[in-house]
Amino acid sequence: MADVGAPKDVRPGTGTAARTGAGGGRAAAGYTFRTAAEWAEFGAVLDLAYGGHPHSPAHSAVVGALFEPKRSLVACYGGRPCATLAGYALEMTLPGGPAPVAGIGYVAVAPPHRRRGLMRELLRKALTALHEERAEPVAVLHSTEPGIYGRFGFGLASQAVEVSVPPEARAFAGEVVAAGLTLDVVSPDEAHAAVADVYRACLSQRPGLLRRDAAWQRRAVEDEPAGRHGAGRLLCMVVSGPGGDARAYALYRLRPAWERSRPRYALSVREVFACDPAAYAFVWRSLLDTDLAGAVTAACCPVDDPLLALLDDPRSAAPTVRDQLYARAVDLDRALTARTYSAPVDVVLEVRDVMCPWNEGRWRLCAEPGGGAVCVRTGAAADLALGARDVGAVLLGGGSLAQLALAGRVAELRPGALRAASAAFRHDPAPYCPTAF
Ligand SMILES: CC(=O)SCCNC(=O)CCNC(=O)[C@H](O)C(C)(C)COP(=O)(O)OP(=O)(O)OC[C@H]1O[C@@H](n2cnc3c(N)ncnc32)[C@H](O)[C@@H]1OP(=O)(O)O
Repeated sequence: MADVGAPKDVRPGTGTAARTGAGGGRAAAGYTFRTAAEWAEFGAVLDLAYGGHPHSPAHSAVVGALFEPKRSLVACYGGRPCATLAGYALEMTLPGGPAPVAGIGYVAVAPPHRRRGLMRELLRKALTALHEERAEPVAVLHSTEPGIYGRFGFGLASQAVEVSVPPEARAFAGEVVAAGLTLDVVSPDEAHAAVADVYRACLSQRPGLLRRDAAWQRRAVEDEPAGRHGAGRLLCMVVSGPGGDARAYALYRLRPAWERSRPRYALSVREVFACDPAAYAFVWRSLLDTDLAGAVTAACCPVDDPLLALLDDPRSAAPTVRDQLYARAVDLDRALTARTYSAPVDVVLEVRDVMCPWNEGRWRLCAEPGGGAVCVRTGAAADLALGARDVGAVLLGGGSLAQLALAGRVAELRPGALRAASAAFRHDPAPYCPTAF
């Protein structure tokens, strides 16, 4: 796409003349906003925004099939798209069960139009529409850079851990009991039913997991040649039970490498799901025992991945934690009642929310473990004071109010309130969202 040029009322390069983003202002003059027409108009902006890497027709077909134009926005300058935001109607497991959530992706602004408040305005419009339509109570996104979305009230809701198991540290602490389990290695296409069955069986096990229909599963097993980086095609290990039913799968690929004439292929694991501990241990044992493999690396595991408890020497796997999913309450009361709580809670929250001012003020949250929650506006004195970003961080049960308080972001106004609320919001197992959107 040709550069559509920066607006005349903005000094390119400074981003200050009309940067109305700070403090919640509006985007610079000259821009219009509308819902998207088709995926193709996103492609042109994304190509520019990501430095000239146009999507291949195959990748466009996969992500285009997921595209929801009526929920997606473009900003135009001179009638041509220069910024994008894709919206998705998703269903995510929250503590207690599945709930609708609004996915946000492909936020991109063509370089000449950056730092003029376009991203802020797109997000404001998307969140306001969700609020006015009483659509999904929670919005979620994956971010290219961790520093972008906190200012908009998105908190770090789940983390992922990268592990890289070297050949000398493959031993498990105990025996793997694999009675009756069998292993197959096939293409993801051949494993379609097995992957779908196992993932579906695991869906309720962890907050953060997204329901995948056929189009989302195609995204999960996508094998873009451009994404292989010298490795082979995506393979799928499938573990089946005695009755032939799929019990676990692992998506992975191998990149050839040799050291001093010895094979040290890099084995990269995309995701592993298993219906039970035996199948989980068996599929990981099989990955680690793959012939030719050197280090076996999984870049995106749950922070409490059982692999770390299986390995006899987890230190050698050098687990490295990073940010994963960001979440925010669209409507505070609807978001806090869309989940259950791990301990009794009766707390008054004083919430700051510049981006979604309808959430500001004091809210009383009451819940019993596992039961329904009630959240209503109140005039009562606040027990805890926190920002929208901090609410987002604890929505899925991953973030800790106690930790946020130690960081000075959550204030305890009634002694004892913090400990009780922190225990109630936490969830075991930890949230995890490996699905890209
Ligand atoms: C959910 C997703 O899709 S994540 C993908 C995000 N997109 C990308 O990384 C693609 C490349 N980058 C871009 O396209 C753009 O630079 C964007 C989308 C990140 C930002 O768009 P812009 O229109 O320039 O942002 P905007 O002018 O609204 O900035 C709003 C605020 O965010 C800040 N900001 C913008 N980009 C970044 C960044 N990369 N890191 C940290 N802060 C940022 C601005 O400084 C501004 O701060 P303020 O609150 O102090 O005013």
